[in-house]
Amino acid sequence: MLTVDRVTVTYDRTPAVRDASLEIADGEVLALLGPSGSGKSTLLRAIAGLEPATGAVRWDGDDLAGVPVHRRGFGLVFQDGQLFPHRDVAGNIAFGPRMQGMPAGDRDRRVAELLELVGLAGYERRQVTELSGGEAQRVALARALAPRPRLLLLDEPLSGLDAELRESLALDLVGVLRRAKATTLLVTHDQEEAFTLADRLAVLDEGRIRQSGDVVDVWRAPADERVARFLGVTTVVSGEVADGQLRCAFGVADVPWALAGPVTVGLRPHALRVASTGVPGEVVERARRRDHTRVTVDVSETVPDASTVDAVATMADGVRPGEEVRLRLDPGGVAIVG
Ligand SMILES: Nc1ncnc2c1ncn2[C@@H]1O[C@H](COP(=O)(O)OP(=O)(O)OP(=O)(O)O)[C@@H](O)[C@H]1O
Repeated sequence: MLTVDRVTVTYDRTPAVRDASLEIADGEVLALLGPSGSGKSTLLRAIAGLEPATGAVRWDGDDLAGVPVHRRGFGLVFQDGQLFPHRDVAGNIAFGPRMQGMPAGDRDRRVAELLELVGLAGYERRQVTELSGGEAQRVALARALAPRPRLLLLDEPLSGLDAELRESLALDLVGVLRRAKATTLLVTHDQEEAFTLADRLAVLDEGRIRQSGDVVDVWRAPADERVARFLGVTTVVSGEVADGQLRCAFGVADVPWALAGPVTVGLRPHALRVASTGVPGEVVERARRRDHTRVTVDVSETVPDASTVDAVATMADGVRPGEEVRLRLDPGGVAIVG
């Protein structure tokens, strides 16, 4: 188990990470999520031993303060893979096991096993300079896993890839991490990637961990409005929960997980859907997305504490600016903030 205990990293007297504490249980994937510049990479680097820090990084209770990077037993993957260009694919993956003194025959078997795991069976003799971006990242992952690290540290491993490849590789990565039973810290600024890959989330903002917990719990109940907005909430209104039901200006939704009482309601765009019944408003803007239409709707006449809101329509709805629509509350996009 990894324990990060009140870690602070300071550059030129300015703390980039402040008092960060977190734990990752064996076999668990934790996503460290936060906006650009929030300190994610810095914290990952401090855990790896690449950055001087105060506080403690422990593995199974042992303080790693005096342990250099290559003796921590951690595997690292960065955004651009950083493969050894003068070695072929097998040479890259076999590097760690070779350093560990694994005999050649066992190394070959380990390389083949890992290539199979990342979906590149038979790629041993390929030059890394001839690989596509997605293939190179798979090789980087295989190389990091080859010495059987006790912790895998992934720093934005998919962000150099185009959107479609990212999505498919994220799904593959879920399977790879599960099969390898890899304890993993994943740094990302992409909430979808975090939700796809992680068991738990830690949200970092301005160097501080604002919230950590089970992915679904954080999604449903962000700690404050800032975390909520970072996690996709675009509309905030007041509401009341009673008997597992939320009542707000946009209607009623089942929230069996929420505590009763007055609440701040966070709505993601898909919490408000264009439908035949619901709160009326006028479409101000429309933007087509891959599988839905995003609309901005002026509801100022019906909802006093919201002027315009983001909502979604299906492509088939064919809504246009100036049109009158109705918005129905969808519990799937509702968060209770705070
Ligand atoms: N080597 C360094 N020297 C001085 N300041 C640094 C150094 N590395 C990072 N910083 C600063 O520390 C802060 C956190 O940077 P960091 O790279 O950890 O953020 P991040 O959340 O990983 O961002 P991104 O998603 O953009 O990579 C930033 O303000 C950055 O400018």
